[in-house]
Amino acid sequence: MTDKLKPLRDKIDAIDAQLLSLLNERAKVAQEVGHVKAETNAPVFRPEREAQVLRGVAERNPGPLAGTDVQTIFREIMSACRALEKRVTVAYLGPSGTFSEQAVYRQFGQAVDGLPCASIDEVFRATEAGTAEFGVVPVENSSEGAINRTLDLLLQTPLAISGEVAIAVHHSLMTKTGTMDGVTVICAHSQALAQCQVWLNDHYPQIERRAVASNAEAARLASQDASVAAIASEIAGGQYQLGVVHGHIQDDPHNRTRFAIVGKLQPGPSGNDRTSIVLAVPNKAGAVYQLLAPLAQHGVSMTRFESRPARTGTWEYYFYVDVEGHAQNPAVARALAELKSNAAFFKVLGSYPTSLY
Ligand SMILES: C=C(O[C@@H]1C=C(C(=O)O)C=C[C@H]1O)C(=O)O
Repeated sequence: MTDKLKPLRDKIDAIDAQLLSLLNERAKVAQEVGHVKAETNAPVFRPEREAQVLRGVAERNPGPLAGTDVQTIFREIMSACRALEKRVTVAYLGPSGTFSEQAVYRQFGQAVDGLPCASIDEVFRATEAGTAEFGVVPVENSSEGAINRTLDLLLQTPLAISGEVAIAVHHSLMTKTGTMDGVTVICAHSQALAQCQVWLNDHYPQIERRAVASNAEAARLASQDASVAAIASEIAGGQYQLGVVHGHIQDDPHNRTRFAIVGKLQPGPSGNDRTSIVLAVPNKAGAVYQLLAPLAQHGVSMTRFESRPARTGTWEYYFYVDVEGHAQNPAVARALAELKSNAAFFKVLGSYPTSLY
């Protein structure tokens, strides 16, 4: 056994030596890029370029490594190279251990400084004030729909959406002891309680459910009190040394949350982009139908349509619309110009590379 392993491990050692030297060669070039950017005050993080690199490696990947695994590796290589230029600070809905934090690392890699915030409002404020260069906020969940607070804040903010990332949301029921003995209350964020309600009705209909500020907060409470069970990610549970009673308890096995990256940056086209807009129409018959007609006329696909009641009383609803393509794409630009001319309110929230996941 040892005789057979030794030459193979020697081979791996030799390949690792080459990888190490190539990685550092790459890092030095990234440092040079950093110097060029510093001269012109250009932004360090370029999501459109990173999206192109990640799509490129998956397309060219000969295997046997899976394309998504190759992307994860390159995401970290770019994150480390970027950090040599400058470390990026990213605000997110904390505390540590939330799905929002996972979204930060999925988008930026590990070489970032995360800034946990107490609320979605605070994520926007920290990013608007420049305390963080970017903020990561949840936009919609595949089971529960839109995150209304985020939609309302997107309407007002001067920030632009510069990226999106989708995270698989798997919930676990966890306690300090790893059993349900003596548990009198199940704590979680209201969204998580809603996403697990059928399962909870089946398994623990008698136990009180309590909504708390975040799933990570629920995990923290459970770590201090054996009568509290938490619904959270296993990552959050691990941070508080909780034992898993049941895993994957979300009602929809494909439960996902989509997050938006907000910041002052407006990325250029990456070749596979999405544009998010908000608009409102005067309250009259056929207005919504007419509003969207320019998209079809210019061959622009709509990928999302969401409405929110306008609370100003002036218009009935705000419509949040996502379309395929960058706002600099001529067909998209023409469609947007027409939408704008028909709308009582119109705002481009941003154009950004489509999520890889
Ligand atoms: C090196 C650059 O800066 C950053 C790092 C990148 C990388 O390591 O490939 C890509 C884009 C930027 O976020 C660049 O802009 O090319």
